[in-house]
Amino acid sequence: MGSALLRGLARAGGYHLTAIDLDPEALDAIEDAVDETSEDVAAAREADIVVLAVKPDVAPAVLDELDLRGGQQLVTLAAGLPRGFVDERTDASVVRIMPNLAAETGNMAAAATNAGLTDEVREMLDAVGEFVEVDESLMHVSTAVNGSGPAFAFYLIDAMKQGGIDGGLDPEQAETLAAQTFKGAAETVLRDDRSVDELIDAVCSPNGTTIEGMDVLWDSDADEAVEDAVAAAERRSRELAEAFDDA
Ligand SMILES: NC(=O)C1=CN([C@@H]2O[C@H](COP(=O)(O)OP(=O)(O)OC[C@H]3O[C@@H](n4cnc5c(N)ncnc54)[C@H](O)[C@@H]3O)[C@@H](O)[C@H]2O)C=CC1
Ligand SMILES: O=C(O)[C@@H]1CCC=N1
Repeated sequence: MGSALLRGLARAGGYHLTAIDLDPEALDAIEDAVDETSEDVAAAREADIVVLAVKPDVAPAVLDELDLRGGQQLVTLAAGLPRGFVDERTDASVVRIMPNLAAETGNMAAAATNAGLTDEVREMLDAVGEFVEVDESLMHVSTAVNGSGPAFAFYLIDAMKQGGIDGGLDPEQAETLAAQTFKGAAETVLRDDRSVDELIDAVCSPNGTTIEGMDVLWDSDADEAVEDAVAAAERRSRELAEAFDDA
């Protein structure tokens, strides 16, 4: 996730970017996009904004090493890691976010906690996509919807692609048509004032093709399966958070 954010910010421009990782291979892989790389966590003391992008179980050890100053901003994005846990272990001001991998292309959907959110961090999130400001209690569901969500969307795109292959398209054509269709539909939902039901209606010509397909979907449990996937991911985020309860 850290490299996706760095690549997105490099693309946006205007940031001096330092990648810090213990793994030299991870640093080699991001070297082309950043101004500096370092294996030394202490390099974070030079930055205005520090993004803690390690796995939740590694975060406590990294926080012990970081030793940031007041005046620095620490952005934590680990699933389940409570803002308060981080706040108690640093002098920096802390905001918790849930980003996603589309930061890399400037299309990230993110949620950020109201608590600790500054204009500098708002500007950084704006540079790589869209974000919403929420109470921290909503970070579990955000983790499911927009953090894990890209995987769910990839799955749905693949199902659409498979439908195209079944009808005779070659796999590459089917992937282009399916993925571009999801991209265009998402863009429409974001930019058009009409509701999703109205947009579905606009595609369904009377006695046409779309209504035949929509009838199949409306009669299926496809919507429930997606809601269940979101609920399962949300549940797991709560479980991850429990590990920090007594810490
Ligand atoms: N992968 C995703 O789509 C998303 C991930 N996240 C969050 O991002 C965090 C990282 O996840 P991924 O990027 O998937 O994992 P990853 O394993 O790809 O990246 C973690 C990086 O941390 C480095 N690392 C481990 N210990 C370190 C230490 N002590 N000091 C410095 N670097 C260290 C590793 O070498 C690795 O490069 C997790 O907390 C996850 O919940 C949040 C939203 C989306
Ligand atoms: O699967 C995970 O735990 C991370 C958090 C959200 C997306 N990836």
